Amino acid sequence: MSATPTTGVALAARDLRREYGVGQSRVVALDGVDLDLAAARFTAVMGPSGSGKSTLLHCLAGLDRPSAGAVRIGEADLAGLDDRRLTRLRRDRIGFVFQKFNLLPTLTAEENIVLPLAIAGRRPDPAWLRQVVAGVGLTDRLGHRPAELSGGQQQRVAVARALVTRPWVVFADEPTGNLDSHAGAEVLRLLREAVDTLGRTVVMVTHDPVAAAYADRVVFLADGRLVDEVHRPTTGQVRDVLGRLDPAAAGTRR
Ligand SMILES: Nc1ncnc2c1ncn2[C@@H]1O[C@H](COP(=O)(O)OP(=O)(O)OP(=O)(O)O)[C@@H](O)[C@H]1O
Repeated sequence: MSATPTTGVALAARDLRREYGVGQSRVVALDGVDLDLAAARFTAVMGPSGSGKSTLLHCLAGLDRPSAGAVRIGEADLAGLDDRRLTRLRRDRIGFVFQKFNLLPTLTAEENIVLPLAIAGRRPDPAWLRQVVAGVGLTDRLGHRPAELSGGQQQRVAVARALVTRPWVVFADEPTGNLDSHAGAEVLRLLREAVDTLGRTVVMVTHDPVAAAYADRVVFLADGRLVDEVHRPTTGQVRDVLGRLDPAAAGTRR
């Protein structure tokens, strides 16, 4: 496997299509998405409900196979990988942070963090592990199980778990959706640091304009297509674009 891409394009999607069902129940979730994500940058994906955000994230991360089109992560063309190689790429090169944390309840925080390495049969590099654990502020919580941690702490465990393999890309699906604003801000700061300090590439789906403003770039989906983007976004700019795309929902957003 080649070195971590820290410059240039970390991830590229070309004419990505994903359809579900057939006949009258056919749904076009992605309708020809072209996207280049620069390495060591933080990108947020936004758009109205049902616009294809989760589908896009899953296809980019190799969790779902697109109906057509190509995804390249680093030098790997996902369509060219059989299931075994795709699983290995996900395990070794991709980090995930989910809305519901997805920690194993019987494992301690430390065991959860090193789980991707344990599954791969690799030992943690102690210095890197210390850096990641200290970075997420969990040094004194490593022996706790998820039920003994707050939601914010659990998500910080999940962020550390996503970073421990030194992944090419970290995918985050609504990582602050289950957190109060204070804990959410802490998790967003950690994702920002993963980019600025550790040189990772982060892609995050979010509904929250405040969360999106932590990113370097926000791309907007509507009806399965990329329809707009904002670089160095402010919360106000993000709200404006969302308001244009989804006027009905705009009034209900924070
Ligand atoms: N497994 C599936 N089977 C059939 N249709 C699906 C499936 N998954 C998603 N869809 C449809 O594809 C479209 C895009 O869904 P997706 O979940 O990607 O949107 P989203 O932007 O993430 O939505 P939300 O913001 O509500 O989570 C929607 O119309 C959805 O109903």
